[in-house]
Amino acid sequence: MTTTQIRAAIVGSTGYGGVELIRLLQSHPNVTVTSVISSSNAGTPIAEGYPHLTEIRTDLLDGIDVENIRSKADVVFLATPHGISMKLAPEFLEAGLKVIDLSGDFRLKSGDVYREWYKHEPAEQTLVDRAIYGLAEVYGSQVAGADFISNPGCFTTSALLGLYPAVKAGWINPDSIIIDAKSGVSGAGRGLNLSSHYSEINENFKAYKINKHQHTPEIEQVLSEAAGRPVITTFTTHLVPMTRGIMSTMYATLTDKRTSADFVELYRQFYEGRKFVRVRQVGNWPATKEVWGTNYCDIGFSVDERTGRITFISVIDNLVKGAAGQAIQNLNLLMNWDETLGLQFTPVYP
Ligand SMILES: NC(=O)C1=CN([C@@H]2O[C@H](COP(=O)(O)OP(=O)(O)OC[C@H]3O[C@@H](n4cnc5c(N)ncnc54)[C@H](OP(=O)(O)O)[C@@H]3O)[C@@H](O)[C@H]2O)C=CC1
Ligand SMILES: CC(=O)N[C@@H](CCC(=O)OP(=O)(O)O)C(=O)O
Repeated sequence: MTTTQIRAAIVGSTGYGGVELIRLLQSHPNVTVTSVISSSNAGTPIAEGYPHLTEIRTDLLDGIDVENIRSKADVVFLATPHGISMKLAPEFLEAGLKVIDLSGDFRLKSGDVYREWYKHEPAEQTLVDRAIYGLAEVYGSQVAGADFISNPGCFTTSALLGLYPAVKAGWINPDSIIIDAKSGVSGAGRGLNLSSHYSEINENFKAYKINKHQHTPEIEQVLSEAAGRPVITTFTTHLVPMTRGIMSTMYATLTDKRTSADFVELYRQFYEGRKFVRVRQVGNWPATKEVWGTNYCDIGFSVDERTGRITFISVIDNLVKGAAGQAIQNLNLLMNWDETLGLQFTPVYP
């Protein structure tokens, strides 16, 4: 393990993912944020849009000037929308910076699949091939030494950490999987839209993008790798009137007679030594508040002997394990540092 100090720049620092990167990196022992970047508010203090950062970041927002950023930073986080990251990543890579992208632009290995689900032209295939998919507890060994990481989607992280070991072990029928996921409103970013408008979401609970969510093919891509054959799933997302958190409730048919305790044992072995996945005892169900503000993913199980099915519950904080936290975990892995550096928080409770 090295203890090199590195300098980080954050593009999209005025969005929720970017501002969460700022919060988390502030207590990272090996990283200094040297540039916070905005495409629309360069030259103004970030605290103008986020008064809670007054006295924490007194510098002005930089514009997107690759030469300037190269002189200030070694790694750049792209907390930018789909379609934008694919334009920025090549320039930063060309300039010799390491790039960690939080968007969906480089997650899907097939350009045709990206076009179908994102309704957008895909990034250049050579770049997509170069990006390492950073689902840290599954593909972490590929991240070490890489220079370009594609951070997984938030729903995807919660669903895959909950399902991957069971599919890999052949303990559930991958064709039977149903994923029912719920997210807090910050998952939609800081921009305003009707569905996240207070009076539309307060005291309301609604499903959206049914059978059309862009994380569906990302989940299927990884489950297919785990199963060793193509897998398709049913995935439904819901918006919940809370700020942070994702809960994925997932159902599948068992391939053999097994107990909840067997699954606890399988998962504890699979995630051994990985501090951010906490496998619960039988009968102990995780809730979103129990991971709030942290990089944890908590997973619980219940086998139903009556139906021959299992229910999985997996919870994360969408802005931490689902975005900024996992991006920093990937930086730690990339640098061969302890993966928990700068990420050791106790959940805020209650
Ligand atoms: N919110 C979440 O829970 C998660 C988000 N993500 C992904 O992370 C990325 C950021 O999401 P989030 O922070 O929520 O989104 P926000 O909408 O809150 O922020 C996005 C930021 O991107 C910047 N931006 C917009 N257009 C451009 C452009 N043309 N060039 C450069 N920067 C631009 C904007 O800042 P400015 O105008 O100042 O440049 C804006 O603040 C997205 O790809 C999102 O899908 C992934 C997982 C979870
Ligand atoms: C609540 C909400 O709207 N969530 C967003 C998640 C967006 C996101 O983070 O998407 P990427 O990870 O693919 O970038 C959605 O469902 O589209």
